[in-house]
Amino acid sequence: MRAHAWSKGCLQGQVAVVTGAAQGIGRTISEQLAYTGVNLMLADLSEEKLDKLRGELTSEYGIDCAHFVGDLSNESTVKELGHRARAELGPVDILVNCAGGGVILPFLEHTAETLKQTVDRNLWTVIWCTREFIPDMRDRKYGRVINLGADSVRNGLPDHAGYNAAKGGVHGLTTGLAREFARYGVTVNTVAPCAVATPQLAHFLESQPELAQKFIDVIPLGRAGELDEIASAVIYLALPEASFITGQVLSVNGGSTML
Ligand SMILES: NC(=O)C1=CN([C@@H]2O[C@H](COP(=O)(O)OP(=O)(O)OC[C@H]3O[C@@H](n4cnc5c(N)ncnc54)[C@H](O)[C@@H]3O)[C@@H](O)[C@H]2O)C=CC1
Ligand SMILES: CC(C)c1ccc(C(=O)O)c(O)c1O
Repeated sequence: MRAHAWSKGCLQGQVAVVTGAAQGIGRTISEQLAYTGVNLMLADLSEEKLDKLRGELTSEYGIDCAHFVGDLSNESTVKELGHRARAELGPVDILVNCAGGGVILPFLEHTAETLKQTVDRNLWTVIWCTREFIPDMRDRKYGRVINLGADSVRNGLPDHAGYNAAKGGVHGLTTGLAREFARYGVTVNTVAPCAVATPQLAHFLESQPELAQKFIDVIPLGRAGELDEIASAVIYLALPEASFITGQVLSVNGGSTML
C-alpha cells in the first residue's frame, strides 16, 4: 500500500462500518481505514470474500475486524447489522455507504427488475444503513457519514440514466441529512467518482469497447481513477479534521465535471 498523507494509526480506537467492503472501492477503503487503526465492520453479500479480507486486515493492522453478510437493501437485515456492529465493536463513528454498482443500460432496455435492483443496490442500502447508524452519532454528538455517489449524475454519462436515478437520490439524501444533523457534529458527504479502474470497467472495455471509451473520453486526465485515489478522498472526509465539510458531493473524477 502506498504511503498516505495521514499517519498510521491516526484514527486508533474509532469504529467504522463499510458496506460493499468485499471488493473494489469498498475493499480499498477498508484497507485504508485499517491503516488508520479503525476497528471495522465489513458488510457485503459475499461470506468468502469478507472472511478472507477480515483475516488479512486483522493480521496486517492488528485492528478489531468483524464481518456481516446480508442484503443491505432490506431494513431488517440492516437492523441486525447495527446490532452486531454495536455488540462486537461498540458505537459506530464512521459509516461508509459503498455498496452499489449494478446495471448500466439504455433506459428503455432496463426491465422493472433491473431498475428495482439498481435502486435497491445504490439507494435503499444507503437509506437503511444511514437510518441505522446516524441516531447513535447524533446522541454521541460525533459522526462521519460518507456515501459513494457517481459523477455520472452530473454529466449524464451514456446508459447511466437508471443508475443516476438511484445515485441522484444518494446525492439528495446527502444535503438533507447534512443540514438535519450538523448541529450534532455529524457530517454527511458523498464522494462521486468517474470511471474507476475495476473489473467492471475492464469488462466494459472488453465487451463494449466503444461505450467504455465514452466513459474515459469525458475525463480530461485521460484515464480512469485508481482505487486508492477514490479511497483517499473517503478517508479524508472520515477524519476529525474534516469537521467543517458537510453536505458536499466531492467529485473525484479527473476533471470530467467541474464546478
Ligand atoms: N467502479 C466505478 O467506476 C464507479 C463506482 N461507483 C460506486 O462506487 C461503489 C463501489 O463501486 P465498485 O467497487 O466498482 O463496485 P463493485 O460492484 O465492485 O462492489 C460493490 C459491492 O457492493 C456490494 N453490494 C451491492 N448491493 C448490495 C446489497 N444489497 N447488500 C450488500 N452488499 C451489496 C456488492 O456485493 C459488491 O461487493 C458503488 O456504489 C458504485 O456505484 C461510482 C462511480 C464509478
Ligand atoms: C464502470 C462503471 C460502469 C461506471 C463508469 C463511470 C461512472 C461515472 O462516471 O459516474 C460510473 O458511476 C460507473 O459506475
